[in-house]
Amino acid sequence: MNYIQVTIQPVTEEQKEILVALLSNEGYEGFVEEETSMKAFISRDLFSEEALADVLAVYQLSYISETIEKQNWNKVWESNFDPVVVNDFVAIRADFHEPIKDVQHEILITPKMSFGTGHHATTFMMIEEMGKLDIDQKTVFDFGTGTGILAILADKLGAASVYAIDNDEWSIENATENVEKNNCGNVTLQLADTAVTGKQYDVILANINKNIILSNLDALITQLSTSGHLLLSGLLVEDESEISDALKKYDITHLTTNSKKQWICMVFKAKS
Ligand SMILES: C[S@@+](CC[C@H](N)C(=O)[O-])C[C@H]1O[C@@H](n2cnc3c(N)ncnc32)[C@H](O)[C@@H]1O
Repeated sequence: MNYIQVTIQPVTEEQKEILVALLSNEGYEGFVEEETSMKAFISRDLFSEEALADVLAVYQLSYISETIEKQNWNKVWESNFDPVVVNDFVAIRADFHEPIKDVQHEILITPKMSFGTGHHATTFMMIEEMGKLDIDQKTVFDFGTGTGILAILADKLGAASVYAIDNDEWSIENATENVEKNNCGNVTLQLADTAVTGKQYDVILANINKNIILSNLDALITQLSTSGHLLLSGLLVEDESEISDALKKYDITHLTTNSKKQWICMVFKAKS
C-alpha cells in the first residue's frame, strides 16, 4: 500500500500538537516532528486535498505532498526514534538502542507505522497514570492499542489478561511483533473498530480521540467492573468539559485530569 507523506513547514510547537489531533481525526496515522516542520502520513486511498486544506486553513499553513513506499516510511520512523524514559518507572526503546538502566520496566518497540512510542504526551501521561494503579491480577482492555505499548505495560504490571484492539491492520501487525518481543503472554490482540466486547474489565485504557471516545462511551463505561478504572486520553484541554458532560449520566467518579502541553489524560473510577 502506498502512503502520502505531507510536509508542513514552517510550523510552531503549539501548532504541531493541535495538528496531530486534527489530522488524526482525518485518518493520518503517523507523525514525525522536526524543528520547524512536521511530516504526516496517510494511506493514499484516505488522502483528500480538500480535507487537508481545511485543517491547515486554521493556521494558514502550506504543505507539500508526495507518495512514498512503505519501507521508506519505516526508515523515517527508525531514524527519528529515540528512547523515552517515563520517570524511573518505564523506559521505551528499540532493540537497536542500548539497554536503559535504573527503570522498573523496559519496553521494546519496533517503531513502524503505528502510534505509541511514548514520545507523545498522551502516551506518556497514560503510562504515568497506569503507574499509580494496582494492575496486578486485573483484567485490562486497551482500546486503540497502536504499537501495543500500554497493553505490554499492563502485562508487565502483572495483569491477569489484556485484551487490546485496533482498527488499523498495520498496528495489529506491529503490536503482535512488539508483544512477542516483550514476552507478554497475557495479551490478546484483535483487529476491531468498536469498544463493544461483551466483557467486563477492571481497567480500561482508551488513548484515541474525542469523537471515537464519545461514540464508544457507553461500551467503555458499561464494561467497567465495580471499582474499575477508566483512563482516557487523545483529548485536548478544550475537550474536557464535553467529556465530563457526557459522563454525567453514568455512575462514575472523576478522579483527576492531568495535562501536558495541550493534551489531557482523564482518570475515572466506577462506583462500588
Ligand atoms: C493515539 S493512538 C494510541 C496508541 C497507544 N495506545 C498509545 O497510547 O500510544 C490511537 C490508536 O487508536 C486506533 N484507533 C482509532 N480509531 C479506532 C477505532 N474506532 N477502533 C479501534 N482502534 C482505533 C488508531 O489506529 C491508533 O493506533
